Amino acid sequence: MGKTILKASTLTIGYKDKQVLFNLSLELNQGQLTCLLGPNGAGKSTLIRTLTGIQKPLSGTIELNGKNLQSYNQKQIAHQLSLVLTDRMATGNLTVYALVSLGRFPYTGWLGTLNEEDQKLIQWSLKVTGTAEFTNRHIGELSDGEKQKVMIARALVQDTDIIILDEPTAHLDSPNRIEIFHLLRELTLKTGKTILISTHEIDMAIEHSDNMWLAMPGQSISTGLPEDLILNKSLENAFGSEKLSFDYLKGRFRRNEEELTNEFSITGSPIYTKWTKSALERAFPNGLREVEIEIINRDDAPCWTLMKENKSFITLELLINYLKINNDKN
Ligand SMILES: Nc1ncnc2c1ncn2[C@@H]1O[C@H](COP(=O)(O)OP(=O)(O)OP(=O)(O)O)[C@@H](O)[C@H]1O
Repeated sequence: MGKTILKASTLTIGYKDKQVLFNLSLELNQGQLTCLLGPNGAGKSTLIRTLTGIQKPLSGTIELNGKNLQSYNQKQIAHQLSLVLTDRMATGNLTVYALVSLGRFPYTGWLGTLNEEDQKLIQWSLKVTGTAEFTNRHIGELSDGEKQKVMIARALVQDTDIIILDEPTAHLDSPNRIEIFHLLRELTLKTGKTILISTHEIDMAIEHSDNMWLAMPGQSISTGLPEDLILNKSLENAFGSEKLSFDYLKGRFRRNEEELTNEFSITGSPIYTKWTKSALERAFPNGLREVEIEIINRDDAPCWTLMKENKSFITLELLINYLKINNDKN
C-alpha cells in the first residue's frame, strides 16, 4: 500500500447545531482511487469541505502529509490538494488553456507569468486528459463531459498529491461517466495521484474503487474494499430499504417487487437470453404463464420461437405483444 497522504482520526463533522458524521477514521493512500458513497444528505459534501480545510471539524484531527491540516494556510493546502467542484464549474469567456493555466496560481499568483516548466505541465495535463484538441476553445462552448475533463486538467496542473472531486459525473451521460471514471483510474495508476471522489454511481464505484468510503446517515463511515463492504452488508445497510434490496449475484440494487413469479425458460445465446429475460421481466411484472422460448440467431437475423405453440417472431417486441394478448394472467 502506498504512503498515507491524508489521515483523519476521531473526526466528527457537521455544523454548529448539527453533528453529521461521527468518530471517523479515514485514510487516503498514494496511488489509490477512493470513492465516497452515501445516500442524499449523508454528509458527503460536508466531509469534502472539512477534508479540504473549507470547513472546520467539530472535533478530531486531519493530517495532510503528516501535519495537522489546521496548521497549513490556504496556499500551502493548495500545493498539496486540489479540489474540483462540479456545480461551480467555470463557464464563459475563458479559453480552455487560460482555465487550465489557472491551476498554476498557487505557485505563480494570479498575475504570475508561466515559465517553461509551467507550460510543459499544462501541455502534459491537456494531453493526458484528452483535452489538447480544445485548447483554444471557450469553456462555454464545451459539453459537460468536455468541461469536466478540462477541470481535471486544471487540477493536474496544480501538481498536488491529492485531487478531490465532488460528484464529477453528476451531469454526464453514460459514456462520459465511464470515460471520467476510466480517466481517474488511469491517473492513479500512471501518475500515482491520490484521488477521492464523491459519487452516486454505485456500479462505477464498485468497479473502480481501490477503497470505498460508505457514509451511513447519522452515523459513521465504513471503509474498505467494495467487495468487503458488499459481503458484510454495509452497502445494503446504507442504501437498502423496505422497497430496495441489493441483489448479491447481479451486484446491483433492485426494487423488492421485482421478485418474479415468472415461469419461463429461454434457450439461446447468453446475450440474447439475457436481454430477452430483461424485456420479459419488465413487460410482465406480475408474472407470465409458463412459456418456453428458443432464440435462433442465424446471420444476425434473430428469431424468437414459442416452442409449445410453434410460433416464431422476428422481433422481441412482436413476441411480447403476442404474449400480452394471450397471457391469461395479464
Ligand atoms: N450549512 C449547513 N448548516 C446546517 N446543516 C447543513 C448545512 N449544509 C448541509 N447541512 C445538513 O448536513 C447534512 C449533510 O449534508 P451534505 O450536503 O453534506 O450531504 P450529502 O451527502 O453531500 O448530500 P447529497 O448527496 O444530497 O449531495 C444534511 O442533513 C444537510 O441538511
